[in-house]
Amino acid sequence: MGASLTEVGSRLAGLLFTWGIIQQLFPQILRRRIESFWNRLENYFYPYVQITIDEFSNGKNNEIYRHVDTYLGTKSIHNGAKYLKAEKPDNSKSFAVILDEGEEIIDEFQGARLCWRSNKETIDNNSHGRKSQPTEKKSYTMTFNQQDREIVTGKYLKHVMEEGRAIEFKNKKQRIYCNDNLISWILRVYRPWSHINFEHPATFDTLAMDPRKKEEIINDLIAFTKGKDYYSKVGKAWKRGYLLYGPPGTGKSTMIAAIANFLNYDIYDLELTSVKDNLELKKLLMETTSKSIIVIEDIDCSVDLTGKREKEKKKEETGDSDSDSDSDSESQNKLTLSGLLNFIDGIWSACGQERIIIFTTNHVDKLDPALIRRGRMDMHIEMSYCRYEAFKVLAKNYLGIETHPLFQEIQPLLEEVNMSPCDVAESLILKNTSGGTEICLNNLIQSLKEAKEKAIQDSIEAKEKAIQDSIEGKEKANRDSEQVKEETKKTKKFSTKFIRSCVRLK
Ligand SMILES: Nc1ncnc2c1ncn2[C@@H]1O[C@H](COP(=O)(O)OP(=O)(O)OP(=O)(O)O)[C@@H](O)[C@H]1O
Ligand SMILES: [Mg+2]
Repeated sequence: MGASLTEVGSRLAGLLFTWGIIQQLFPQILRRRIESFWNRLENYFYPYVQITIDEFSNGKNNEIYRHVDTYLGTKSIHNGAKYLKAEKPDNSKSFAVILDEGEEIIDEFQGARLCWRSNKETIDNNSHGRKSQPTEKKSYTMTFNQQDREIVTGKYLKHVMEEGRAIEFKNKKQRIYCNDNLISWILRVYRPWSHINFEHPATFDTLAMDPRKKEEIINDLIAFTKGKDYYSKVGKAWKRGYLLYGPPGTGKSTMIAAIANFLNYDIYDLELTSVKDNLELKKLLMETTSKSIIVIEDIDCSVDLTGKREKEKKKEETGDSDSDSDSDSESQNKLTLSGLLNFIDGIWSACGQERIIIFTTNHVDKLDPALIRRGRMDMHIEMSYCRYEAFKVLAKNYLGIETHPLFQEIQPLLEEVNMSPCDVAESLILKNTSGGTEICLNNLIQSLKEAKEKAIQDSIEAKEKAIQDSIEGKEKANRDSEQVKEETKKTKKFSTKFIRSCVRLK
């Protein structure tokens, strides 16, 4: 027995010795083998992978966490989760439902099954014996079978991000920004844009205009929002320009509100008169976000954008080149047409995607052709006076009617008289408070007849004035030619006298 123990002991010692030698000789290979064996064993009993998404990453809000939060909130409603929380994020139109801490839900994607869990950890902050407020550490853990690793990391996470982003975008409150320097001046910090919530009720349904034109615009907008791949295929920045022109009160500003509401985009109302120079314009552009509309209203009267070109033209005519350097340095410190052109479609304009630029004007003919050429302002939309089709929309909005016997009288009047939708709406809204539909329509007919009468009177007066001007012009021309004749006579007399006196002197 004693011998056998000694034998076993010596054998064990021998084995350990050999093991030591093997480890010395092949340490890495062995370790890998053991590790892989261990992994296989572990995978056999626990074949799952876990991904943790923290609320904060590197001290900043983790964007992925936010999107996961939104995505799971929507999923939880249909997935039978029992413990939920309702929240109202600052920038959201509606409340949001999110998973309560410790709650789990199952999601499925392309055959992969994923278990999500919401976690919260409270950390006591005891530094140097001083006790401060405990901090909360929130996170989500996602557990899935390791055979789905590729689907999850390659597609599922991207899908969650996109869905979350889309839900957030749908629920976000729209904002309208303006480049008012007052707040920056008061706070003594550079804040290029200040904003308030945008709550304009205008929609394409309430916008009175030719229905075919309206449909064309809506289709154009839809094509634009879906055009990400197309724009990248043709190598163009993903943006589109609209020029809205027409007389006052024809709905240009209302159209902007309707577009913003249709697309759920924010509006950046750019006041050019507050922009110091081209550099500031560039900075303002850089501070705008994607999915937004940059608006410049009444572009023809914002700033003198044609000044430089006119000066150059004059210089060419007079042949004066001395002031070249002066004007160049001046233009660098000013807002110029070229600065604005660069703003619209220079290299910088491609920063941020999916943006719409809208100009409005009452005088399209006053604008520099370069500013509104296709490519910069892709679609030119004329907002015209109120015709019958547009009137029907207003009647529906303001009076809630789609037809009425008085429409027959209104229709021909609207085709003859140039009345803006604003004026038509005004007469409908005013009378609506004091009387019924018929009174409103009769009053509109009255206004239209008066406007027609006035238009006839104005055109007679204009014709009379034109005739008067032409008579006066002719009279003046006659007078001028008489004067010329008189002066020629005088000159002739003088020269004959002069020649005679010269001859006498000789
Ligand atoms: N086409 C329209 N459809 C519906 N409402 C309209 C339309 N045009 C004008 N209105 C009404 O008239 C008011 C003035 O319209 P809006 O400010 O859009 O005109 P505008 O063309 O921008 O005028 P301006 O050239 O003076 O800026 C709006 O409050 C709106 O209610
Ligand atoms: Mg306007």
